[in-house]
Amino acid sequence: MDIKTRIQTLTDQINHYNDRYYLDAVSEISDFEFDTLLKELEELEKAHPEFRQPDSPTQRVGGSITRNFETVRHQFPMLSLSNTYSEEEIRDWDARVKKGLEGEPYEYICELKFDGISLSIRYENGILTKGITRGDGVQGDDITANVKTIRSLPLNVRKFEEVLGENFEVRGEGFMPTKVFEALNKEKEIRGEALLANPRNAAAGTFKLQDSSVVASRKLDCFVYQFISGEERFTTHEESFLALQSAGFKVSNSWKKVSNIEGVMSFIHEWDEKRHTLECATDGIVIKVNSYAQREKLGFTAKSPRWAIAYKYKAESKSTTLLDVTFQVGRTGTVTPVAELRPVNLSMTTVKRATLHNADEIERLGLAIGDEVFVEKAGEIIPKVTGVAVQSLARIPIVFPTACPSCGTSLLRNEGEAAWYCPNSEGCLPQIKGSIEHFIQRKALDIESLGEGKIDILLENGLIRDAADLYQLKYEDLIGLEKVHVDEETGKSKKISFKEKTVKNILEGIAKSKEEPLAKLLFGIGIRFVGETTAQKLAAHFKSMQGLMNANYEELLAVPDVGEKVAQSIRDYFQSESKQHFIAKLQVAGLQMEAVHEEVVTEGNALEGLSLLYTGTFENFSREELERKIEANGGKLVSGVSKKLSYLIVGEGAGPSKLKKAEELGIPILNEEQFLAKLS
Ligand SMILES: NC(=O)c1ccc[n+]([C@@H]2O[C@H](COP(=O)([O-])OP(=O)(O)OC[C@H]3O[C@@H](n4cnc5c(N)ncnc54)[C@H](O)[C@@H]3O)[C@@H](O)[C@H]2O)c1
Ligand SMILES: [Zn+2]
Repeated sequence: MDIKTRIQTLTDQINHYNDRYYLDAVSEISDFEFDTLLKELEELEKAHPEFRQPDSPTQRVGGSITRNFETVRHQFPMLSLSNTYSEEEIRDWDARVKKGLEGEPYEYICELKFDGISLSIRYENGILTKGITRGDGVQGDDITANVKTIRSLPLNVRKFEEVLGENFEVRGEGFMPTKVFEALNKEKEIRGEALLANPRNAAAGTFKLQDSSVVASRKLDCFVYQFISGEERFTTHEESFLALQSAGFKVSNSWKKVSNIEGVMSFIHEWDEKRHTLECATDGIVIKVNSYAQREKLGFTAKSPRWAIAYKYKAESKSTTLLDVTFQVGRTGTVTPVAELRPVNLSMTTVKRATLHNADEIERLGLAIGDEVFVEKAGEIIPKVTGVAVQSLARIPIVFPTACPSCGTSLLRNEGEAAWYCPNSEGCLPQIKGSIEHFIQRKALDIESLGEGKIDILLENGLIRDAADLYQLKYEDLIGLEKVHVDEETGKSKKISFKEKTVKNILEGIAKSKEEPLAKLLFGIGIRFVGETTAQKLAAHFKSMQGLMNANYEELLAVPDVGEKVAQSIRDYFQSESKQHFIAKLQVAGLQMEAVHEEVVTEGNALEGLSLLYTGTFENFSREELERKIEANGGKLVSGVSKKLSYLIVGEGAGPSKLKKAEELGIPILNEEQFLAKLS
């Protein structure tokens, strides 16, 4: 590949990962892999500035504003930090600081690098008035209501006016405490929902929720690491920290002043292990020049200050013995291999199991039982096997089962998919259990009173075979049932018994769930590939269970978001006799088979027959509003640029690859104004 193409490819790739990370709070690759790509791009651009793309991620802060909130301009730009994983490069940076300061003596403040999202918090007349995300560095989302749920942030600091002044801004890292994160994931596991990858992504997602009462329940917190004001209040970072601390701001007391690079190095080593005992996830340390006057001298690059740098710790990796591989059956029948490991201490926790994902992954890693393998914590939380350290002399090949480990049915694999699955969805216990847990989760029929192992009791006592049976349960069936539940991770046991109050709650929860709207029911019945959003679109489009059941393949494809794979899966589901029977039972039980109110109100037919795609952000609409607008006017949203696309709607910060492809195919482009004109 020539250099110009490589630069283009890297630019597109990194912009894509940035979008996923900042807009959807998802990390598709590890931070280390991401930082390696970014570094490669930086170096290529340095050697060949003429090939630098206009949307290069090396030139701007990675995030963006969402338009789900009011946009606020920052008083002072919010930048990123340059980073490195190498101590050598920290020394190089120190040499640059020294040179930049032309022989003046200098000091550093070392701090931990907390892993959450950056917040700008404004005080006016000593009162907390605004909380804003970093956004694109120039403007961010106004999430004041959510920021105010942070208990450790003082709402009123008028008393400290003499020290801090009336109007100022503090910056800090908003985070989800590790304990809260773990509890949240435990809850998700019980409900059979997808787990959150790490506390950072969980915090990023939570800060952007619209309902601040939910945000409050997540107990977010914030470490403050910067004071900014239009006036000159302090001459060093240290002074500002002491003032912030005495005014009641939560400054982590892990910070330390050091007088040279050796002090920095010992700070790095000191915290390598110790940081895992903290309440907040960390991914490195930040080193900052202490004197404000010297900071000014050193200045900034396009996206970060020259007077600070982050040293990032590589994920800790250890070797241990692969004792065995067991196979678990999930809700949809997928069989997942799990590595059973000799217990090993990683980032302050004991790891004994790690998912191996699928048969291909085992092959890719070249594993066999008895081998010494490397284990690492992805995002510092979820353990993963990354390779073989030493092959055992007596290694036993891992044999992927050909029959379901739970029910014995022969396993199948769909073409083009990595996973093997058990097709016996009606008779295979983990699948039955998984699909009932899926059905009762909050995003589906929301029967909270059935959580925490209660489904097990109902199954073991032969009271239910599927979720529809829940609606036949009576008081007499339940009262007096009990079971000792052992937590697999901790080994702790807990007795669950169905006393009068429990039974009442369960029956009430089940009765109430009958009122849940069609969209949640469609999600809850567990059609493969139909997630929450697709279920909503299906409900809005077909308006009834019957309508959806009658829809043929082409009609399904006409629904926004529904591609060939999803359409086929819906057809398969409703063609199964047992599923038809299941739906009939739900109908008899009185669940919502019709959409109560139309989710998309038709506004006109100006876009009838057109397929549209948008890219970028818009003045007048959030992403959701734009999608609704398109549907309400008869248009169809598609997911990629192809010859069939009628128009590409282009907003600010549009993706260059989509634009380029549209140009190549001669697809007409609409800007926001032209799109609005089309509607009227
Ligand atoms: N895995 C992925 O797909 C993916 C995608 C995009 C970005 N990322 C990761 O995010 C990084 C870029 O994010 P970024 O621009 O926010 O940079 P960053 O998170 O590496 O560093 C800057 C941020 O550090 C935070 N911070 C924490 N403690 C601090 C302290 N004591 N003092 C000052 N700041 C502190 C601040 O919020 C600041 O904005 C990348 O280097 C990469 O590691 C990963
Ligand atoms: Zn099975």
